[in-house]
Amino acid sequence: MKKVALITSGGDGAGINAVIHIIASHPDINLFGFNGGYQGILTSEPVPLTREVAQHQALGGVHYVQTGRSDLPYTQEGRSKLIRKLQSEEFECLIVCGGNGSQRAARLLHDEGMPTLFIPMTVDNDVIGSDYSIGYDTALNQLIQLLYGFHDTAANMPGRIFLIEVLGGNSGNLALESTIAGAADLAIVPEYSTKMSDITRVVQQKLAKQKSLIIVCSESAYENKDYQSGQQGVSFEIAHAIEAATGIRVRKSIAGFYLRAGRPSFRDASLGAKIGSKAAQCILKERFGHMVGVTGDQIIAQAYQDITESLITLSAQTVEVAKYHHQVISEGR
Ligand SMILES: Nc1ncnc2c1ncn2[C@@H]1O[C@H](COP(=O)(O)OP(=O)(O)OP(=O)(O)O)[C@@H](O)[C@H]1O
Ligand SMILES: O=P(O)(O)OC[C@H]1O[C@](O)(CO)[C@@H](O)[C@@H]1O
Repeated sequence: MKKVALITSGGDGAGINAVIHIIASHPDINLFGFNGGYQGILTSEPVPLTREVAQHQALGGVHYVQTGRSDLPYTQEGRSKLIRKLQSEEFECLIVCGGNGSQRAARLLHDEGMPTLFIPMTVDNDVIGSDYSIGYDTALNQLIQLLYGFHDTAANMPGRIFLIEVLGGNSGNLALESTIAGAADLAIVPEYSTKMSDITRVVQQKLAKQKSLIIVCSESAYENKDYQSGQQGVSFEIAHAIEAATGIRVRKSIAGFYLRAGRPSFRDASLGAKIGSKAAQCILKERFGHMVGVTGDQIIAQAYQDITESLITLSAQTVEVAKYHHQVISEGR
Protein backbone atom coordinates (compact mmCIF):
# COMPACT_ATOMS: atom_id res chain seq x y z
CA MET A 1 0.00 0.00 0.00
CA LYS A 2 1.34 3.44 -0.93
CA LYS A 3 0.58 6.19 1.57
CA VAL A 4 0.15 9.39 -0.39
CA ALA A 5 -0.79 12.99 0.53
CA LEU A 6 -2.59 15.39 -1.80
CA ILE A 7 -3.20 19.14 -1.81
CA THR A 8 -4.86 21.56 -4.18
CA SER A 9 -3.08 24.91 -4.27
CA GLY A 10 -3.79 28.32 -5.86
CA GLY A 11 -7.21 28.97 -7.38
CA ASP A 12 -9.79 26.20 -7.65
CA GLY A 13 -10.57 24.45 -10.92
CA ALA A 14 -13.57 22.35 -11.93
CA GLY A 15 -12.64 18.78 -12.76
CA ILE A 16 -9.99 18.18 -10.13
CA ASN A 17 -12.32 15.78 -8.32
CA ALA A 18 -12.27 13.57 -11.42
CA VAL A 19 -8.49 13.29 -10.96
CA ILE A 20 -8.70 12.64 -7.23
CA HIS A 21 -11.55 10.15 -7.58
CA ILE A 22 -9.43 7.83 -9.74
CA ILE A 23 -6.41 7.97 -7.43
CA ALA A 24 -8.55 7.55 -4.30
CA SER A 25 -10.30 4.52 -5.80
CA HIS A 26 -7.10 2.59 -6.45
CA PRO A 27 -6.90 -0.41 -4.12
CA ASP A 28 -3.13 -0.07 -3.64
CA ILE A 29 -3.11 3.64 -2.81
CA ASN A 30 -3.92 5.02 0.62
CA LEU A 31 -4.72 8.65 -0.20
CA PHE A 32 -5.07 11.54 2.28
CA GLY A 33 -5.97 15.14 1.53
CA PHE A 34 -4.89 18.24 3.45
CA ASN A 35 -7.25 21.21 3.27
CA GLY A 36 -5.82 24.65 2.57
CA GLY A 37 -2.94 24.22 0.12
CA TYR A 38 0.65 23.98 1.35
CA GLN A 39 -0.15 25.67 4.66
CA GLY A 40 -2.78 23.02 5.35
CA ILE A 41 -0.10 20.34 5.59
CA LEU A 42 0.95 21.96 8.88
CA THR A 43 -2.37 23.24 10.10
CA SER A 44 -4.99 20.65 9.17
CA GLU A 45 -5.53 16.97 9.86
CA PRO A 46 -5.14 14.66 6.85
CA VAL A 47 -8.54 13.59 5.53
CA PRO A 48 -8.74 9.99 4.26
CA LEU A 49 -9.83 9.98 0.63
CA THR A 50 -11.15 6.47 0.19
CA ARG A 51 -13.16 4.90 -2.59
CA GLU A 52 -16.29 5.35 -0.43
CA VAL A 53 -15.58 9.02 0.25
CA ALA A 54 -14.78 9.70 -3.39
CA GLN A 55 -17.78 7.84 -4.79
CA HIS A 56 -20.41 10.01 -6.51
CA GLN A 57 -18.43 13.24 -6.06
CA ALA A 58 -16.11 12.86 -9.06
CA LEU A 59 -18.22 15.36 -10.99
CA GLY A 60 -18.90 17.62 -8.02
CA GLY A 61 -18.05 21.31 -8.05
CA VAL A 62 -16.86 21.34 -4.44
CA HIS A 63 -13.33 19.95 -4.20
CA TYR A 64 -12.66 16.93 -2.00
CA VAL A 65 -9.99 19.14 -0.42
CA GLN A 66 -10.05 22.91 -0.11
CA THR A 67 -7.36 24.92 -1.83
CA GLY A 68 -5.35 27.92 -0.61
CA ARG A 69 -2.36 30.20 -1.03
CA SER A 70 0.38 30.62 1.55
CA ASP A 71 3.86 32.06 1.96
CA LEU A 72 5.23 28.93 3.60
CA PRO A 73 6.93 27.23 0.61
CA TYR A 74 8.73 30.42 -0.44
CA THR A 75 11.35 29.93 2.27
CA GLN A 76 13.77 27.09 2.89
CA GLU A 77 12.60 27.02 6.50
CA GLY A 78 8.95 26.72 5.45
CA ARG A 79 9.71 23.94 3.01
CA SER A 80 11.74 22.05 5.62
CA LYS A 81 8.78 22.20 8.01
CA LEU A 82 6.50 20.80 5.32
CA ILE A 83 8.92 18.00 4.49
CA ARG A 84 9.42 17.08 8.15
CA LYS A 85 5.66 16.91 8.69
CA LEU A 86 5.03 14.75 5.63
CA GLN A 87 7.93 12.44 6.42
CA SER A 88 6.94 12.10 10.08
CA GLU A 89 3.55 10.84 8.89
CA GLU A 90 5.30 8.44 6.49
CA PHE A 91 3.85 9.79 3.29
CA GLU A 92 5.75 8.39 0.32
CA CYS A 93 4.67 11.17 -1.98
CA LEU A 94 2.86 14.52 -2.07
CA ILE A 95 0.57 15.19 -5.02
CA VAL A 96 0.19 18.92 -5.73
CA CYS A 97 -2.64 20.12 -7.99
CA GLY A 98 -2.37 23.78 -8.97
CA GLY A 99 -1.00 26.44 -11.28
CA ASN A 100 2.54 27.50 -12.12
CA GLY A 101 3.27 28.87 -8.63
CA SER A 102 2.28 25.59 -7.04
CA GLN A 103 4.36 23.85 -9.70
CA ARG A 104 7.49 25.76 -8.61
CA ALA A 105 6.91 24.85 -4.99
CA ALA A 106 6.30 21.16 -5.83
CA ARG A 107 9.60 21.02 -7.65
CA LEU A 108 11.48 22.72 -4.81
CA LEU A 109 10.06 20.25 -2.29
CA HIS A 110 11.02 17.35 -4.52
CA ASP A 111 14.57 18.65 -4.98
CA GLU A 112 14.85 19.07 -1.22
CA GLY A 113 13.88 15.50 -0.39
CA MET A 114 10.10 15.09 -0.42
CA PRO A 115 8.95 13.12 -3.48
CA THR A 116 6.18 15.01 -5.30
CA LEU A 117 3.95 14.69 -8.33
CA PHE A 118 2.42 17.74 -9.93
CA ILE A 119 -0.95 17.98 -11.69
CA PRO A 120 -1.88 21.17 -13.63
CA MET A 121 -5.09 22.77 -12.35
CA THR A 122 -5.83 26.41 -13.12
CA VAL A 123 -8.30 28.37 -15.22
CA ASP A 124 -5.34 30.45 -16.43
CA ASN A 125 -4.01 27.48 -18.47
CA ASP A 126 -0.47 28.72 -17.94
CA VAL A 127 1.36 25.76 -16.40
CA ILE A 128 4.83 25.39 -17.84
CA GLY A 129 5.24 22.26 -19.97
CA SER A 130 1.55 21.27 -20.16
CA ASP A 131 -0.74 22.23 -23.03
CA TYR A 132 -3.73 22.00 -20.74
CA SER A 133 -4.68 22.59 -17.10
CA ILE A 134 -7.73 21.14 -15.40
CA GLY A 135 -10.49 23.74 -15.00
CA TYR A 136 -9.71 25.74 -18.12
CA ASP A 137 -12.36 24.25 -20.39
CA THR A 138 -15.10 24.58 -17.77
CA ALA A 139 -14.18 28.25 -17.33
CA LEU A 140 -14.38 28.75 -21.09
CA ASN A 141 -17.78 27.06 -21.14
CA GLN A 142 -18.98 29.45 -18.45
CA LEU A 143 -17.69 32.36 -20.54
CA ILE A 144 -19.40 31.27 -23.72
CA GLN A 145 -22.69 31.04 -21.85
CA LEU A 146 -22.14 34.63 -20.82
CA LEU A 147 -21.39 35.69 -24.36
CA TYR A 148 -24.67 34.20 -25.61
CA GLY A 149 -26.37 36.73 -23.36
CA PHE A 150 -24.25 39.66 -24.53
CA HIS A 151 -25.06 38.91 -28.16
CA ASP A 152 -28.78 38.78 -27.38
CA THR A 153 -28.90 42.04 -25.46
CA ALA A 154 -26.63 43.73 -28.03
CA ALA A 155 -29.07 42.75 -30.77
CA ASN A 156 -32.08 43.80 -28.69
CA MET A 157 -30.62 47.23 -27.86
CA PRO A 158 -28.25 48.28 -30.63
CA GLY A 159 -25.68 51.05 -30.34
CA ARG A 160 -24.00 49.86 -27.16
CA ILE A 161 -20.45 48.93 -26.25
CA PHE A 162 -20.05 46.00 -23.86
CA LEU A 163 -16.79 45.34 -22.06
CA ILE A 164 -16.29 42.08 -20.16
CA GLU A 165 -13.27 41.64 -17.89
CA VAL A 166 -12.21 38.04 -17.30
CA LEU A 167 -9.85 36.19 -14.96
CA GLY A 168 -6.63 34.73 -16.30
CA GLY A 169 -3.78 36.15 -14.25
CA ASN A 170 -0.91 37.20 -16.50
CA SER A 171 -2.24 35.11 -19.35
CA GLY A 172 -4.64 36.22 -22.07
CA ASN A 173 -5.75 32.63 -22.73
CA LEU A 174 -9.27 32.90 -21.29
CA ALA A 175 -9.92 36.30 -22.87
CA LEU A 176 -8.66 35.43 -26.33
CA GLU A 177 -10.17 31.94 -26.61
CA SER A 178 -13.56 33.16 -25.41
CA THR A 179 -13.39 36.06 -27.85
CA ILE A 180 -12.98 33.89 -30.91
CA ALA A 181 -15.35 31.11 -29.78
CA GLY A 182 -17.88 33.65 -28.51
CA ALA A 183 -17.74 35.78 -31.68
CA ALA A 184 -16.79 38.88 -29.70
CA ASP A 185 -15.39 41.86 -31.60
CA LEU A 186 -12.17 42.51 -29.76
CA ALA A 187 -9.89 40.97 -27.15
CA ILE A 188 -7.57 43.12 -25.06
CA VAL A 189 -4.86 40.82 -23.74
CA PRO A 190 -1.47 41.41 -22.10
CA GLU A 191 0.37 39.56 -24.89
CA TYR A 192 -0.75 42.20 -27.42
CA SER A 193 -1.18 45.93 -27.33
CA THR A 194 -2.90 47.32 -24.25
CA LYS A 195 -2.11 50.92 -25.12
CA MET A 196 -5.20 53.08 -24.65
CA SER A 197 -4.47 54.94 -27.90
CA ASP A 198 -4.45 51.62 -29.81
CA ILE A 199 -7.62 50.44 -28.08
CA THR A 200 -9.59 53.61 -28.79
CA ARG A 201 -8.36 53.72 -32.39
CA VAL A 202 -9.50 50.14 -33.07
CA VAL A 203 -12.82 50.72 -31.27
CA GLN A 204 -13.52 53.77 -33.43
CA GLN A 205 -12.61 51.89 -36.60
CA LYS A 206 -15.01 49.11 -35.67
CA LEU A 207 -17.80 51.49 -34.70
CA ALA A 208 -17.62 53.02 -38.18
CA LYS A 209 -18.77 49.64 -39.52
CA GLN A 210 -21.12 48.21 -36.86
CA LYS A 211 -23.71 49.39 -34.37
CA SER A 212 -22.59 47.62 -31.23
CA LEU A 213 -19.39 46.12 -29.89
CA ILE A 214 -18.59 43.26 -27.56
CA ILE A 215 -15.08 43.53 -26.11
CA VAL A 216 -13.41 41.04 -23.78
CA CYS A 217 -10.44 42.16 -21.73
CA SER A 218 -8.07 40.18 -19.60
CA GLU A 219 -7.80 41.29 -15.96
CA SER A 220 -4.08 41.93 -16.55
CA ALA A 221 -4.51 44.15 -19.63
CA TYR A 222 -3.07 47.26 -17.98
CA GLU A 223 -1.56 49.85 -20.29
CA ASN A 224 1.54 50.15 -18.10
CA LYS A 225 1.70 46.34 -17.60
CA ASP A 226 1.54 47.02 -13.86
CA TYR A 227 -0.71 44.12 -12.87
CA GLN A 228 -0.63 42.47 -9.45
CA SER A 229 -1.88 38.90 -9.22
CA GLY A 230 -5.61 38.82 -8.47
CA GLN A 231 -6.11 42.54 -9.15
CA GLN A 232 -9.44 43.43 -10.77
CA GLY A 233 -10.88 46.55 -12.36
CA VAL A 234 -8.78 47.27 -15.44
CA SER A 235 -12.03 47.34 -17.43
CA PHE A 236 -12.97 50.56 -15.62
CA GLU A 237 -9.84 52.30 -16.93
CA ILE A 238 -10.35 50.95 -20.44
CA ALA A 239 -14.05 51.90 -20.39
CA HIS A 240 -13.16 55.41 -19.30
CA ALA A 241 -10.79 55.86 -22.26
CA ILE A 242 -13.33 54.43 -24.73
CA GLU A 243 -16.07 56.69 -23.37
CA ALA A 244 -13.82 59.75 -23.74
CA ALA A 245 -13.00 58.81 -27.33
CA THR A 246 -16.49 57.79 -28.50
CA GLY A 247 -18.94 59.58 -26.24
CA ILE A 248 -20.72 56.24 -25.74
CA ARG A 249 -21.25 54.87 -22.24
CA VAL A 250 -19.54 51.50 -21.92
CA ARG A 251 -21.55 48.70 -20.27
CA LYS A 252 -19.01 46.91 -18.07
CA SER A 253 -19.12 43.46 -16.49
CA ILE A 254 -16.53 41.55 -14.51
CA ALA A 255 -16.81 37.81 -15.12
CA GLY A 256 -15.29 36.87 -11.80
CA PHE A 257 -14.74 33.86 -9.66
CA TYR A 258 -17.64 31.70 -10.72
CA LEU A 259 -15.48 30.87 -13.77
CA ARG A 260 -13.40 28.67 -11.46
CA ALA A 261 -16.37 26.73 -10.17
CA GLY A 262 -19.28 24.60 -11.27
CA ARG A 263 -19.62 21.08 -12.61
CA PRO A 264 -16.77 20.10 -14.95
CA SER A 265 -17.22 20.10 -18.70
CA PHE A 266 -16.79 16.81 -20.57
CA ARG A 267 -13.18 17.77 -21.40
CA ASP A 268 -12.27 18.49 -17.78
CA ALA A 269 -13.99 15.35 -16.50
CA SER A 270 -12.47 13.17 -19.18
CA LEU A 271 -8.93 14.56 -18.99
CA GLY A 272 -9.26 14.55 -15.21
CA ALA A 273 -9.97 10.81 -15.14
CA LYS A 274 -7.07 10.11 -17.52
CA ILE A 275 -4.64 12.29 -15.58
CA GLY A 276 -5.74 10.58 -12.36
CA SER A 277 -5.08 7.19 -13.90
CA LYS A 278 -1.60 8.19 -15.10
CA ALA A 279 -0.81 9.69 -11.69
CA ALA A 280 -1.86 6.42 -10.00
CA GLN A 281 0.48 4.52 -12.31
CA CYS A 282 3.33 6.89 -11.42
CA ILE A 283 2.70 6.33 -7.72
CA LEU A 284 2.69 2.55 -8.04
CA LYS A 285 5.93 2.65 -10.05
CA GLU A 286 7.41 5.21 -7.60
CA ARG A 287 7.97 7.48 -10.55
CA PHE A 288 8.03 10.72 -8.56
CA GLY A 289 9.40 14.15 -9.51
CA HIS A 290 7.06 14.27 -12.50
CA MET A 291 4.28 16.46 -13.79
CA VAL A 292 1.30 14.52 -15.14
CA GLY A 293 0.21 16.94 -17.84
CA VAL A 294 -1.12 17.11 -21.37
CA THR A 295 0.84 17.28 -24.60
CA GLY A 296 -1.38 17.46 -27.66
CA ASP A 297 -4.02 14.83 -26.93
CA GLN A 298 -1.71 12.68 -24.82
CA ILE A 299 -1.42 12.48 -21.05
CA ILE A 300 2.30 12.51 -20.34
CA ALA A 301 4.33 12.10 -17.15
CA GLN A 302 7.26 14.44 -17.63
CA ALA A 303 10.26 14.58 -15.29
CA TYR A 304 10.66 18.00 -13.66
CA GLN A 305 14.19 18.36 -15.00
CA ASP A 306 12.88 17.93 -18.56
CA ILE A 307 10.43 20.80 -18.22
CA THR A 308 12.18 23.89 -19.46
CA GLU A 309 11.20 27.25 -18.04
CA SER A 310 9.84 28.98 -21.08
CA LEU A 311 7.61 31.87 -21.87
CA ILE A 312 4.01 30.71 -21.85
CA THR A 313 2.38 31.74 -25.07
CA LEU A 314 -1.10 31.81 -26.51
CA SER A 315 -2.08 29.11 -29.00
CA ALA A 316 -0.58 30.12 -32.35
CA GLN A 317 -3.69 29.02 -34.21
CA THR A 318 -5.96 31.06 -31.95
CA VAL A 319 -3.79 34.12 -32.46
CA GLU A 320 -3.85 33.60 -36.22
CA VAL A 321 -7.66 33.45 -36.27
CA ALA A 322 -7.97 36.46 -33.96
CA LYS A 323 -5.61 38.51 -36.11
CA TYR A 324 -7.37 37.51 -39.31
CA HIS A 325 -10.70 38.72 -37.92
CA HIS A 326 -9.21 41.81 -36.23
CA GLN A 327 -10.14 40.52 -32.80
CA VAL A 328 -6.79 41.38 -31.24
CA ILE A 329 -4.76 44.57 -31.41
CA SER A 330 -1.35 43.78 -32.81
CA GLU A 331 -0.57 47.19 -34.25
CA GLY A 332 1.16 49.88 -32.25
CA ARG A 333 3.84 47.69 -30.68
N1 LIG B 1 8.16 30.76 -6.49
C1 LIG B 1 7.59 30.02 -5.54
N2 LIG B 1 8.35 29.38 -4.64
C2 LIG B 1 7.79 28.62 -3.67
N3 LIG B 1 6.47 28.47 -3.51
C3 LIG B 1 5.66 29.09 -4.37
C4 LIG B 1 6.17 29.90 -5.44
N4 LIG B 1 5.13 30.39 -6.11
C5 LIG B 1 4.04 29.90 -5.52
N5 LIG B 1 4.34 29.12 -4.48
C6 LIG B 1 3.40 28.39 -3.61
O1 LIG B 1 2.29 27.93 -4.38
C7 LIG B 1 1.09 28.57 -3.94
C8 LIG B 1 0.19 28.82 -5.10
O2 LIG B 1 0.86 29.67 -6.01
P1 LIG B 1 0.07 30.83 -6.77
O3 LIG B 1 -0.67 31.66 -5.78
O4 LIG B 1 1.04 31.48 -7.68
O5 LIG B 1 -1.06 30.03 -7.57
P2 LIG B 1 -0.90 29.03 -8.78
O6 LIG B 1 -0.42 27.71 -8.29
O7 LIG B 1 -0.08 29.68 -9.85
O8 LIG B 1 -2.40 28.84 -9.23
P3 LIG B 1 -3.38 29.89 -9.95
O9 LIG B 1 -3.10 29.78 -11.42
O10 LIG B 1 -4.70 29.35 -9.61
O11 LIG B 1 -3.11 31.23 -9.40
C9 LIG B 1 1.55 29.83 -3.21
O12 LIG B 1 0.61 30.28 -2.29
C10 LIG B 1 2.80 29.31 -2.56
O13 LIG B 1 2.45 28.52 -1.43
O1 LIG C 1 -8.69 33.91 -5.80
P1 LIG C 1 -7.59 34.90 -5.75
O2 LIG C 1 -6.57 34.53 -4.74
O3 LIG C 1 -8.08 36.29 -5.64
O4 LIG C 1 -6.81 34.80 -7.13
C1 LIG C 1 -7.25 35.30 -8.33
C2 LIG C 1 -6.38 34.74 -9.42
O5 LIG C 1 -6.56 33.35 -9.47
C3 LIG C 1 -6.90 32.97 -10.78
O6 LIG C 1 -8.32 32.90 -10.85
C4 LIG C 1 -6.31 31.64 -11.13
O7 LIG C 1 -6.86 30.66 -10.32
C5 LIG C 1 -6.43 34.08 -11.67
O8 LIG C 1 -7.09 34.09 -12.90
C6 LIG C 1 -6.71 35.26 -10.80
O9 LIG C 1 -5.88 36.32 -11.10
